Amino acid sequence: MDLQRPDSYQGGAGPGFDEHVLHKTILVGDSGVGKTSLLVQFDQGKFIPGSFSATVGIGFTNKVVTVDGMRVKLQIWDTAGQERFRSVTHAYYRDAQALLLLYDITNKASFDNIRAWLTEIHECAQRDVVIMLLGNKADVSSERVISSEDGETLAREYGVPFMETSAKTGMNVELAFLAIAKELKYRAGRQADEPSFQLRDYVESQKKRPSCCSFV
Ligand SMILES: Nc1nc2c(ncn2[C@@H]2O[C@H](COP(=O)(O)OP(=O)(O)OP(=O)(O)O)[C@@H](O)[C@H]2O)c(=O)[nH]1
Repeated sequence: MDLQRPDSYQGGAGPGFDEHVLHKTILVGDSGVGKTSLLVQFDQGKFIPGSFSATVGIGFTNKVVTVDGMRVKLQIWDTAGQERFRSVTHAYYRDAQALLLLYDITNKASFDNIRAWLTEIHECAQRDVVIMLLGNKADVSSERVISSEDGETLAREYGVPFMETSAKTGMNVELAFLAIAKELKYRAGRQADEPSFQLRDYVESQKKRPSCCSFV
């Protein structure tokens, strides 16, 4: 996917969209883990199989979601995972309110690199940025090399919520974005009668687990 024009509008809310109240969310992780596919699944409800076309640069999609009866506007930035674009994508971390950090459960290197990604995030992003770890391609159980438990353990170590997703089947894709939207809405202005919101507890209570093969 070619996303060279950061100022491009790629669908979502339509005319009259108020960009001043957008919550910026960024997708990050190694090349090929499924960032673009995850966003396409969330935005358009589809998965485009076939040859892999690496993202060039960075681009965004606006999306309005309804959380607890309120509209929350997400501006979701899809970054290129390839090393050569890192200096470009780093510049976008600073304004992000949330980061979805992906690895591929069939690719050990992408999981091992999560620590380096978290170091970069902590160096470049806001201190209170919301981070969620996602183990994508959970549908490819025959090629799994990273167990759910490994993902859980790493997420616990860094104190971030975790779930496995599939951009192909849609498993947990909407939940990942809705949970982020719920947290950002909660932070933006808690109503007096609103109970406190714990993102990790919410994710744990809502997420679907792959029906088999959580061990490798
Ligand atoms: N089976 C399966 N394949 C997936 C999934 N997500 C992505 N893919 C495939 O993995 C390949 C890479 O997906 P992309 O979404 O382009 O990966 P990316 O992280 O955006 O890659 P960069 O743009 O280079 O950073 C493509 O061939 C996708 O079809 C998934 O959940 N399940």
